[in-house]
Amino acid sequence: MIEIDIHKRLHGAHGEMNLDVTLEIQKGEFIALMGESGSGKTTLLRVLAGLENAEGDINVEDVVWLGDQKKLPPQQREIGFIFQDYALFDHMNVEENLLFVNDDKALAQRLLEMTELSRLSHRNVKGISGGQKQRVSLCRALMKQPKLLLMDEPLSALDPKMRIKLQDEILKLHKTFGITTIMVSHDTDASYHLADRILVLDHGKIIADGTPEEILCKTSTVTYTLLV
Ligand SMILES: Nc1ncnc2c1ncn2[C@@H]1O[C@H](COP(=O)(O)OP(=O)(O)OP(=O)(O)O)[C@@H](O)[C@H]1O
Repeated sequence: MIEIDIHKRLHGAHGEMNLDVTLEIQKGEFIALMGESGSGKTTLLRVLAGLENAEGDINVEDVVWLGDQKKLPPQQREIGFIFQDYALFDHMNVEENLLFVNDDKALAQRLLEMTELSRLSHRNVKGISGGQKQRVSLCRALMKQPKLLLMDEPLSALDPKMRIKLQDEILKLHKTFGITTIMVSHDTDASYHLADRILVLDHGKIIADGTPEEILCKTSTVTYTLLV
């Protein structure tokens, strides 16, 4: 289980606000973090990753990541982080990007097979599409077998076809490895299909927490809208 109780003063475009998040996450849960622009979603992920300071406590499976007098550095947190802009090493090929994390060749091959990237494993990442780059980022994040996978709008730079493909890959990998996941997303349809639980952040506070059925309303056969 992951226990979070964090507090941070934010300087927003519309003045000061406090990020106050108290939350328990069960092992293996897939959470979609939604909310308006500037509500604090990215900051929350960055605090969890140790990239931003905050007051409070973070305990991950009984390991203290943040607490009284203690702040575990990002590299010691068992975390995978996927950004909107891929953040791959451009001078390396696909496989090298994975093996940079650790040298488990069998795991790299398995992940590349699962995401249908095997035939690109020796291709330089500069020469592959955005959707393929994001699949490489996903594989690279899983090379660490992290306790927590954080994704900051992983689908938003992709065209609709690629978005659906990546969504399927994310779901497949989540089901296989069962890694506790938090995905920031503005995409209600992707959140509906991927998440077990949706959290809505507003001005730094969680204003809704429930299943996709409780938080999203189906407005057509394929489109969902936030109820809050
Ligand atoms: N380190 C920081 N210290 C203080 N304030 C910050 C810090 N980082 C971000 N902020 C402010 O906190 C607010 C929330 O930013 P954040 O990027 O977390 O929002 P968001 O919900 O992810 O928005 P978006 O959906 O547009 O990406 C912003 O107004 C930002 O200026």
